[in-house]
Amino acid sequence: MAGRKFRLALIQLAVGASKTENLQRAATYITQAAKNGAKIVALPECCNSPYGNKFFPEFAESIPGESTDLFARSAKENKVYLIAGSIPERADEKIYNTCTVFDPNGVMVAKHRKLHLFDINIPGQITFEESKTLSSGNSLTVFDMELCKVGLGICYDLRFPELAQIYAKEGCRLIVYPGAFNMTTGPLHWELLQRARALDNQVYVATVSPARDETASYIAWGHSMVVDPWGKVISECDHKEDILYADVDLDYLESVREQIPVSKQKRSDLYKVVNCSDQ
Ligand SMILES: NC(=O)CC(=O)C(=O)O
Repeated sequence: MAGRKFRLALIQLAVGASKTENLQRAATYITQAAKNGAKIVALPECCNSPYGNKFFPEFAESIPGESTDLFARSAKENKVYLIAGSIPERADEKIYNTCTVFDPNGVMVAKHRKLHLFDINIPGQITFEESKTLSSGNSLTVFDMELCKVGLGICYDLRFPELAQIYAKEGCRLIVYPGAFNMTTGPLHWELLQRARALDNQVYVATVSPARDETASYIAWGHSMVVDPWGKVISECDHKEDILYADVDLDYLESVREQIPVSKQKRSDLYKVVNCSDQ
């Protein structure tokens, strides 16, 4: 692909009860995405394990471990950047919801632990407390591909606009959120939040969900998508297993920023979003 463009592939994986099978399916799809020209491939939140408090301790593993070894091999064999969704990670006698990233040499270049735990209570619809089994991460995560800096969040992290603002301020042109919204919040919030993050920050935003499994204890919304810096959905799938492609065009992003130069017009004399680690 010519110029400042590259192809992104999102794998909306059908995740089941067998870790081995989940990993093998992921590897097959990564190869397919690379054959179709993807330079960066992303997997969903909980790509090796069903999503749920009863599964996290059972499927948790250390990093490096079985899953990340396969991700590293897959990235290297297919010469892609791989945003490896997330897996339950066991470390320091805790469990984290962790996304690892591998470069085309199979080297791990980033590790993001979900910052905001999904603890919600919508009476009669959904109650979920990730904090029953998971601990939260404590740092923001950015990595550099040749053409573009990329910021990472996991699922509920999408609801916190400051994170995306800081990533944009640090030069990210693409923010990727492996995520698994549900049948209560998904229909209204999933697309709306992504479009808001993309438009506010004039960046590309991609979200990658597992495919919907109606028999699961937590039913994912699906609808993985890519939104451009104008706030437009440029690629979307429904709820079934699928690979989704989108071309990220950095010249287009710059043209949007020139037309509506909000980042230069911010009133930082009146308000400011700061990354606490910089203070
Ligand atoms: N599962 C999540 O982390 C988030 C979610 O489903 C929501 O915010 O809604």
